[in-house]
Amino acid sequence: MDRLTAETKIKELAKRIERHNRLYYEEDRPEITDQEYDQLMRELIELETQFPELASPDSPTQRVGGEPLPFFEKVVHKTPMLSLGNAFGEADIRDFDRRVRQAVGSQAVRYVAELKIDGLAVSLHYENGVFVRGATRGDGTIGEDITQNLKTIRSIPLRLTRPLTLEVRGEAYMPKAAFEKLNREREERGEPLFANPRNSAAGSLRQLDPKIAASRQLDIFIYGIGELHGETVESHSEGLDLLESLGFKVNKERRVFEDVGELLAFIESWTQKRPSLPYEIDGMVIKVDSYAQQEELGYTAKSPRWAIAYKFPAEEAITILEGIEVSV
Ligand SMILES: NC(=O)c1cc2c(=O)c3cc(F)ccc3oc2nc1N
Repeated sequence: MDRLTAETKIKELAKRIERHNRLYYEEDRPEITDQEYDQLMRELIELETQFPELASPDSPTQRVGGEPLPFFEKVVHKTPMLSLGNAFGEADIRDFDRRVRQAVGSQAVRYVAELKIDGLAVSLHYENGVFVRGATRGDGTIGEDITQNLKTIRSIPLRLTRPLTLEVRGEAYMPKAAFEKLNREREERGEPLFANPRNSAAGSLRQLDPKIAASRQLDIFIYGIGELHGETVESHSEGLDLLESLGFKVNKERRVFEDVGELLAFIESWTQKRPSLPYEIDGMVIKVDSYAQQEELGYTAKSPRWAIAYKFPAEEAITILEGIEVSV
């Protein structure tokens, strides 16, 4: 086959496969069988192998994972991925609010409250709109390059809607239903079970063979910007809206507050609604919205002073032991 025909065939195959991906993953109404789908994918992989210069970085073949890696390369985070300070109750939230207001003086303060997804923190780096590298948080400065595994997460765009160079952070996670299904399959195979969705997401993304990550329905919510070039935003909420417009999946349950009382009511409401979510959360994250105020507040050695994680109380588990009622 000549190069020009190959180029046309590759474009046509990629378009067909992307349509079948949408029908299968987003609309849950596949039009072809898995075998027919696999055949299309094999054809595209074959053509890209014959004409590697025609394989685009956002080709659907990038989603299925290549050969297992011998080890993970190290990645240095240009902007450290820090950890959040914790709050365990209303008093801690009010202390946080007091410290913020002391630091920013008489300026009005706006907070963004987000669900705290219980997964694995990752960093995603894009050059001119193309996903080029993904890494774990690691120790905050040095993480592991898990790009091949992250490419198998369908909600991670391989190409953004605009050719921006940026680095974003998010929480990769395994939905509750996928976790339960995975453990049922492992139980049938007599394999050890995962303790919780967080461990199964972390375990899946730390596999050297990307086909394992590809087989686990992992997902991600992007929650922040590390580096941004070619665009300026003044606040965290504006940043999240920009990320959504670029094609990232950002959690919709975020809200902006001026009043701490309303913020506390929002936190209380999610303490109640938490079991109804299709993914696990272990708390809420509260952030000062204005980037200028975040700058003023700065950082401690390991955490931002402009954000705090409210941790939900450990789930009440009432068990009856020989008629004695205990709560653990
Ligand atoms: N698990 C989460 O859903 C989540 C986690 C973080 C962080 O770990 C985090 C760490 C920082 F140093 C700064 C902001 C952050 O924002 C965050 N926002 C979130 N929504």
